[in-house]
Amino acid sequence: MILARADQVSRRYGEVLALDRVDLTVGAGELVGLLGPNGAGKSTLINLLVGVRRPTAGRVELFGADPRDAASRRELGVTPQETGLPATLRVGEVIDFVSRHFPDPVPRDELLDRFGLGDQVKRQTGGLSGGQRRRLAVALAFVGRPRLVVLDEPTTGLDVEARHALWEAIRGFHAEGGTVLLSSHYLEEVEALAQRVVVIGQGRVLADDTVEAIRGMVGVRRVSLVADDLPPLPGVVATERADGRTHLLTTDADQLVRDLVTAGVAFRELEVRPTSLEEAFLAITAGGRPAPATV
Ligand SMILES: Nc1ncnc2c1ncn2[C@@H]1O[C@H](COP(=O)(O)OP(=O)(O)OP(=O)(O)O)[C@@H](O)[C@H]1O
Repeated sequence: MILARADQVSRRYGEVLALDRVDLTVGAGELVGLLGPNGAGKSTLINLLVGVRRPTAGRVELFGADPRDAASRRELGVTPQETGLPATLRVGEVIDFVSRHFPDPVPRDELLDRFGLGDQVKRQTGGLSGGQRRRLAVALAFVGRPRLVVLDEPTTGLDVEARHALWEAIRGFHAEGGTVLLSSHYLEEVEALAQRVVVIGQGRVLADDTVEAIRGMVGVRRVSLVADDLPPLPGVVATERADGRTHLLTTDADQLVRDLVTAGVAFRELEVRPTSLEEAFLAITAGGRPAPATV
């Protein structure tokens, strides 16, 4: 069952084409990561799916209906990229306030516990740290026991411990059958949480597949070697030098090695490895062209 859908959706802000004919579906029970560099269009896509904005062209659906209809957002939990909390209300009061909008809210203590905010219940939100405020904002998306939770960069600004705690909460929700769409800059976050990754660049879906498949999709390999000097090499999508070694990312490692030999490069300690998701992501977004949907 499809809970959220974008069908050939475009969105313009004046001259800027923020989304260009984007297709996306989020099925019940999925945990989908939306990955892309700054300005790729992630927030715009999320805002369309949750009914905050209207597409310029194409169609969006939430639970099979128009997300701009309040009724279709009843089973949705959202944390936008930036949230304002009333500074003088206490944490417990904010949760109580939001809870009253739902027929069967998660009990306050359970929610506080899940998001590691148990000690903050009596504190005014204005006095919380940025990370605590962020955790509270994310926790509020879960209060009403939503079927679908949409989180726009939920862990930005959190330290490692807080980030991991939040991951646990998101995983817990997913393990109980919840559906999640989350955007992130952190590749390790998407790798740790998501089963499916949608890579967005320049307003287009560049890839939509499992984490494993995305890694392998562009077939990017890391060819690493020690060499004093390298000639220009075709097919290298990125070059990095570290600890006396040169790392070359390429979609055709065999050809690269042949080119190195043909050019007479005196290389040593050659290694060829599969890439991390991060490297695949760089290669996909640097290419700026849609990759095949499956490989
Ligand atoms: N309200 C707006 N008015 C004008 N342009 C906008 C507006 N919102 C977004 N844009 C532009 O649309 C493009 C996509 O922005 P969007 O915020 O969706 O990207 P993003 O992937 O969420 O980026 P980030 O990771 O930096 O949050 C950018 O070029 C941005 O400048």
